Amino acid sequence: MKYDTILFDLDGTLLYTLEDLTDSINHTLAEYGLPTHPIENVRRFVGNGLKMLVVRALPDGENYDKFDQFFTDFVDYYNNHNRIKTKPYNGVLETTKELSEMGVKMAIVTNKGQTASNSLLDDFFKPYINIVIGDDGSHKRKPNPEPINLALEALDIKDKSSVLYVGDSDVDAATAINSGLDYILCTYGFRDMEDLKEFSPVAFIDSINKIKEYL
Ligand SMILES: O=C(O)COP(=O)(O)O
Repeated sequence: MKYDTILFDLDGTLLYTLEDLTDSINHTLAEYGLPTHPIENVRRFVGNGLKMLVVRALPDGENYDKFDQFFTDFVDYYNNHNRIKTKPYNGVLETTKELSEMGVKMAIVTNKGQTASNSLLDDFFKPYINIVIGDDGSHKRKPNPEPINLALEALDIKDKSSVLYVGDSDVDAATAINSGLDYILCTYGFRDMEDLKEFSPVAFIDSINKIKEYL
């Protein structure tokens, strides 16, 4: 096996989270009397963490005078409503189980907040994946390599040439490139092929179970 370790992105790669994210941001916007967004807009707001989602969703972005309270309210609401419509993409549960049985080491590296990431890990991925590095405010977010390095430390991996990163977005491709990792891009996630075509991953895959062909 060329790759015996896989780092996965979460939103748009393992989990379809878009509807709960859309409902949560729209709920908070409505509470503040601000215009809501169609799901297709929110799809493009996701990728650089929850704070950036809020910046992109607010009419005045980070200049909104109630930004901090809005952000806190949105995160609180999302932490309590992140598993209503969220579900794994087809084949994800079978594939992570199979990879674990093959001895592949795995972790999730996401720009989602750590609290929501922990509960989604518990609900969907344990015992096959046990490590999630989310955004807890203590390190930089993807595309910075910091969260990748934390995941590799947690897995006790020193040789990056045996590590494959799997994501769905331009942020993920940049993360892998910045971290010196080979990567695969999933085309069923939150971006269009148009956004991804400038990148040269090991492969573009339209179903997660195809990862096994590239190990
Ligand atoms: O919360 C986000 O913006 C994206 O999360 P992801 O890193 O799992 O795609």
